[in-house]
Amino acid sequence: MPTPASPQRRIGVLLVNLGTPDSPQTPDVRRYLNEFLTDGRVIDMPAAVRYPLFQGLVVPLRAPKSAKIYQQLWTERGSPLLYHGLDLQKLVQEKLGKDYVVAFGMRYQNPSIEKALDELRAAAVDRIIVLPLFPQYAAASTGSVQEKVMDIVSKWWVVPSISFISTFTDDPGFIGTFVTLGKAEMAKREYDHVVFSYHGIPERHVLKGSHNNYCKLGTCCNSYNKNNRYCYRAQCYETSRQLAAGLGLAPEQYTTSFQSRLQSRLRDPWLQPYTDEVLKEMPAKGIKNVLTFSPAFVADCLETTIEVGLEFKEMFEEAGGEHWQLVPSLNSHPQWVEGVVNMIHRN
Ligand SMILES: C=CC1=C(C)c2cc3[nH]c(cc4nc(cc5[nH]c(cc1n2)c(C)c5CCC(=O)O)C(CCC(=O)O)=C4C)c(C)c3C=C
Ligand SMILES: [Fe+2]
Ligand SMILES: [Fe+2]
Repeated sequence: MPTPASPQRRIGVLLVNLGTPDSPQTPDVRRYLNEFLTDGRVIDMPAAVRYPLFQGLVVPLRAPKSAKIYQQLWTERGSPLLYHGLDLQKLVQEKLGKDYVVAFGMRYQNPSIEKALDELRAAAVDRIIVLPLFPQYAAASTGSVQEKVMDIVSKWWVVPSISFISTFTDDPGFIGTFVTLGKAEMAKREYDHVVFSYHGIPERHVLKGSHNNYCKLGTCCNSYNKNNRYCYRAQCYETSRQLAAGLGLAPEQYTTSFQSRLQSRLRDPWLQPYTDEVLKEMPAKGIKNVLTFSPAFVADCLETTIEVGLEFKEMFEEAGGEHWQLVPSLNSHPQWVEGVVNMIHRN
């Protein structure tokens, strides 16, 4: 008797980024910040303190200010983090072909991870590969996406095989695309120095995630090894080293620093050095032309376009600097699309 043909197997791919408000108006920004800043992986305080402090005090004060910044960022296509994600989803789907179903979701607000996972469930995928779009693992970003996905899928009657790509700090497609984009800028003019500015996190988060207390926030992060594979600080330094190698930079030609700290550093130290402090000291040392990368992000967003591209530029020029240039993010660059496809194939 002939054996029945095996059903066609399809693999689901879930791309996830952090999230952005539905519009740049204060009520939508408030809703976004309320969801974001009550996540226990972002604000690691007991829920009994976190909710009243952030929903009751911090978010109401912050939302109108953030809304003004989002209004500067907003485009005809909406928030860049969202439309770059949707463009990436479309192009990765085209490259992977009909054996794959590619969905895109946001950890906070829309399109939600629930909706994206429902699309994969409706397509009856055999297994799911989750790629949080954060090159360096942090409990507050990658970890939060993983927790949310597991929460949702654990309630399904049939739970498919699931795998997570937890870090791609040294991935050749990720590094290679930033090198291509950086070289294009370096071909246009001469730079005195390069700054790799990463999203900061509280030092406490790094220490909490350290395997066997390996990390002392010192030279331990200068090599990337089996003891610190998920150490956010060690991963950032590794990304910088790989980018520097690709760009042909000697150690004294670049600086790794951290931006976007939320709370007062007196109460709660974040990873250092802080980019705003580093850049203000540069002109007095003769560093007047700076090329800067934001390699904690694979899509342009508030933190790249506004904070690095506009606010840091103003600070640098006020301090006597002449030229501050942000390298655009990977967005939906063909080399990056290829890099994502390769990561999926390797999984
Ligand atoms: C690179 C990954 C990210 C990590 C790690 C991260 C940690 C982290 N962030 C905050 C607070 C804020 N971040 C904000 C914006 C923002 N953060 C990331 C990514 C990471 N955050 C992205 C991609 C964005 C931009 C979103 C966009 O819509 O463009 C904001 C909101 C903006 C503002 O009001 O300033 C806050 C707040 C904390 C506290 C934290 C780790 C503990
Ligand atoms: Fe953030
Ligand atoms: Fe370390």
